[in-house]
Amino acid sequence: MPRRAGRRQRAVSRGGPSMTTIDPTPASPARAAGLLWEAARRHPFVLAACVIALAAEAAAGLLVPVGIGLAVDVIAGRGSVGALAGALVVLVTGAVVAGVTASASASLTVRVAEPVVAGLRESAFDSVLGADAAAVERAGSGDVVTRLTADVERLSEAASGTLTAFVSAALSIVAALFGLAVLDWRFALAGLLAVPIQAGTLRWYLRRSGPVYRHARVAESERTQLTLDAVRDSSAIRALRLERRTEASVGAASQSAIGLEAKAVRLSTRFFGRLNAAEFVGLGAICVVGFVLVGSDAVTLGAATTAALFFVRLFDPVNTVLGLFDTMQQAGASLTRLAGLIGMNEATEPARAGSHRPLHSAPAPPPVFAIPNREGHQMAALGVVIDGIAVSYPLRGEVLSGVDLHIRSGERIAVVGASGAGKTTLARLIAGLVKPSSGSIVFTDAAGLRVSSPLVTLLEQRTHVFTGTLAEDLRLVAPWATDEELGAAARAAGVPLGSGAFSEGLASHVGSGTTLTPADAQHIALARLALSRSGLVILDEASADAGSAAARRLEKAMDAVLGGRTALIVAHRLSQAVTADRVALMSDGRIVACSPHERLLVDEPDYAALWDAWRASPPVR
Ligand SMILES: Nc1ncnc2c1ncn2[C@@H]1O[C@H](COP(=O)(O)OP(=O)(O)OP(=O)(O)O)[C@@H](O)[C@H]1O
Repeated sequence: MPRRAGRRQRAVSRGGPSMTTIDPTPASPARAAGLLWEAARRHPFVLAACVIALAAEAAAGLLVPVGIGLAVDVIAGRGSVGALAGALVVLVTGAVVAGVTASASASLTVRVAEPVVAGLRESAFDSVLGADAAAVERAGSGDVVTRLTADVERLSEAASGTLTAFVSAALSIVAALFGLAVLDWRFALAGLLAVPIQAGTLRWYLRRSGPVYRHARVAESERTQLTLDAVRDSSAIRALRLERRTEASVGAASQSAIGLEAKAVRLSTRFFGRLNAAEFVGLGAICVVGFVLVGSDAVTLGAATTAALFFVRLFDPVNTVLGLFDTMQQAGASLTRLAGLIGMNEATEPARAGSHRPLHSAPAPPPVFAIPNREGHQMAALGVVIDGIAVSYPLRGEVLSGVDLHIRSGERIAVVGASGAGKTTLARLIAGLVKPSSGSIVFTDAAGLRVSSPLVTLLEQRTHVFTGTLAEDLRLVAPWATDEELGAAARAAGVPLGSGAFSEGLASHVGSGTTLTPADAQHIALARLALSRSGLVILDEASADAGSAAARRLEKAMDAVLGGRTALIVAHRLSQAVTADRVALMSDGRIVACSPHERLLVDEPDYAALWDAWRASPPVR
């Protein structure tokens, strides 16, 4: 029976408006196979040991039919007990060696397959983390989650089971064909009668199954996306009484996924049924040839028995190889989807090359939180040299143009300007989240030397708090930190340990399901900043959510944790501009002036007007 097998200049200059091309469509089969091979060949020794064990298993497997054939001849010819014992020794030796090598090859395959699949999942995950957030949203978080979970699982199952079964089957086919031909060429010819039926069946199946599996994966992704959306927006759904409609759309997506899965099962059942038919045709032909050859004394009864058993051994792996196409189709669909995710950032590379003026290397965006270690705990304030930067958004066009800004190491710059002037874009550009269409950014150390891997931290208005205890959240940035060090950082950042949402101190639960205020979340983000050795901090309205007293607490905490680091502060609250070393005034995507507050008040009427308006506004300061 057929078996179902189981930075930057090296500074930075980043590529430009090509971000629109990010689209994690599945990669081509060739690209996906290349990725798989690249990952697998990192384990050459285990891979070679695995192939050797499989070859030994195939060769040993032949001894069993040979032993049975010998036994048949001994019995038919009324031979001696000693001859029968010899035949049984051959049989038992074959069975034992085949069993031992099969178990060795299975465990070696897992040792190759699991790290390979884990490596692919990590590359895909890195790619998602490194991608522009808007691009991930466009791709659909449900789709991304399905690729990182269900597709990886499918791949993992197929890689551990399929690899062993496939190579084992291929080697067994070679061994059994060789054995048949050695017995008598007519046996080999009779066995080949099954081949046209198998080839036709495979062609029929491959044409139909690929699209069905691909559509099934897409339907699964849609169901995941709708479910995630429904959970995330549950309060809005309840408030608008959309429960029925939401249930109906999740149900419809689920039905569509179930229908496609059922179609896939029907297809594979028919596939295996046709393979069984081919098996009966081939085995029947071997029996007829055996009958004729034994009758004409061309071969012994034992040899005909061995030939029939060789054929079963031949047919079984052939069915396995063909049957594996079923698993391989599914795994292949999953692999191309995962490879598409891995390639989602690479998709921007061709557009980056040559499309702008002197863009140097293309660095990965810096981590939002710098993770220090004990040795590197000393943070070094960074300088930034921005020259002739322009930034465009898809469908919007250029929003920054000709921006020059030189920030000295340890300097504090406040960025001010009317709404839409480009302040956030500038902040996100320096943080590596937005790519320039031209110009360059160079990061330097205190001595003015280029820094290739700058540690930059961006704190935005919407601060993410990871679910868990406060200590766990802070240790994401500083895994080395003792409870005392975490406590000191939290207190410096104004986290009210022992009261309110933090009544349990570092053991307080934070993140989803808790009642943290936006200001609480911002204090936690500042504590993470205190623990990081980031040399450049970008604050984009980090205190804008807070009321007046809370805003003052945040500003005090911010001063405490910034220390001697370089800081760029997008300041809607002009009190932040007064304490900055210099104020960059932006208008229509350009920096029109950059001087200390007092000087700007005198030189720039627009800034003086902003300042007067802010001072005259009601005191939510
Ligand atoms: N993702 C985007 N896609 C298209 N246009 C965008 C995007 N983000 C910002 N813009 C546009 O770019 C321009 C600059 O926006 P930006 O947010 O940088 O300005 P800002 O000075 O920070 O404004 P605000 O003070 O209102 O936050 C605006 O016209 C804005 O509409």
